[in-house]
Amino acid sequence: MHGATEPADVLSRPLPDGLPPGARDWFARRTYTARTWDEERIRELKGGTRVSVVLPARDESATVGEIVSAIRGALVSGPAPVVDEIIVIDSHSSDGTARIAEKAGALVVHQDDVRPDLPPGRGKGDALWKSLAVATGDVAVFLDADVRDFTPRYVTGLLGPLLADARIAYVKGFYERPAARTADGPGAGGGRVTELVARPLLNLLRPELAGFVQPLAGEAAGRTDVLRRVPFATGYGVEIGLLLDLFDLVGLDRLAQVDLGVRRHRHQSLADLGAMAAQVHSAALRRLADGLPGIAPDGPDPVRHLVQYEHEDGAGLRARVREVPVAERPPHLPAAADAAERPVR
Ligand SMILES: O=c1ccn([C@@H]2O[C@H](COP(=O)(O)OP(=O)(O)O)[C@@H](O)[C@H]2O)c(=O)[nH]1
Ligand SMILES: O=C(O)[C@@H](COP(=O)(O)O)O[C@H]1O[C@H](CO)[C@@H](O)[C@H](O)[C@H]1O
Repeated sequence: MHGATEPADVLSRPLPDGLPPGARDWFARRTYTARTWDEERIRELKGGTRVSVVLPARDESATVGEIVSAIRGALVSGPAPVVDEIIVIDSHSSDGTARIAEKAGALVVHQDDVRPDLPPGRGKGDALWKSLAVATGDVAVFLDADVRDFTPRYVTGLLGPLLADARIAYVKGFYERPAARTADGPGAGGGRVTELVARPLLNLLRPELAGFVQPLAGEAAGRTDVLRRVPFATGYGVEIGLLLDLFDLVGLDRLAQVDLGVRRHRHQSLADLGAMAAQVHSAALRRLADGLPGIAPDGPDPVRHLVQYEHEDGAGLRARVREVPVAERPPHLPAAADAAERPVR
């Protein structure tokens, strides 16, 4: 049994030689497993820390109710709750997500009802940014609402490193990601944008972050006073944007990752992931290749155009242009006075 902040042996064999500088030591020092912290241990570590669980949800009626109920049943009920509030940001759903989440016991807030003084936003990142204007916790746990066979261990696993080590500011989950119908076999195939876009980009342009097993994981937890000091890409670029900005703000040693086991979720089409990939590229390149033509924002709601092609049965080749929003929300708070802590790079 590992100690509260002792790294876990999650690899089936030692790390390979030749990992980018810093990534190897970081992996060994800051990789944990959810098994280290059961609910009882989390309750002991929690003390007076308030915990907000946040689920951005767009048309998740099939799964959101079960997820909220599972969290409430295991981590909210009882004399010493682990979770103090469950917030579902209804992200323009049209399938009854809000009603189902509310019935399951979540506080449901519509994305456009938060900061109505600002131009309306769209996308997952906008929903997460707005959650920080609603959440009252010292720690926010971000969870996707499309996960099948959800377990409350995702929450306790993400909280473990944060509650066990005050130095840790942000924790990302990782897991096996078996995708439906893939030739790669069990435990593989999921995370197409991760494997084809995010991981190559990080290894090329920010190799210190090569130790993150799932850099785009939607399951993550962070201290809200830190999360409020970085911008949020409003679409699917939010995860890679947060990882890069938090790395710059607090440094690698204050980031961690935790093995959550296995994750199954609804898979989008390849064309939809093409738009997602465009947003991941936009958020990453704005941070890593500033000044690249076409990357800097232009106007309050910048959009890029993605031309995609498909063969229509019997009708030949069809081209379509998809609008890809690449807007960002600014930090809720100015950079902390302790910004001097930022690592010299
Ligand atoms: O505009 C959006 C797009 C996505 N989501 C939510 O963000 C999470 C991850 O999105 P999705 O499942 O589409 O991404 P994937 O897991 O396929 O990468 C899910 O809970 C979605 O409901 C959202 O709140 N608003
Ligand atoms: O990891 C990925 O490649 C994408 C798509 O996953 P799949 O190919 O559908 O398993 O999913 C992640 O990326 C999104 C963008 O960062 C996140 O918002 C999702 O939470 C995450 O599941």
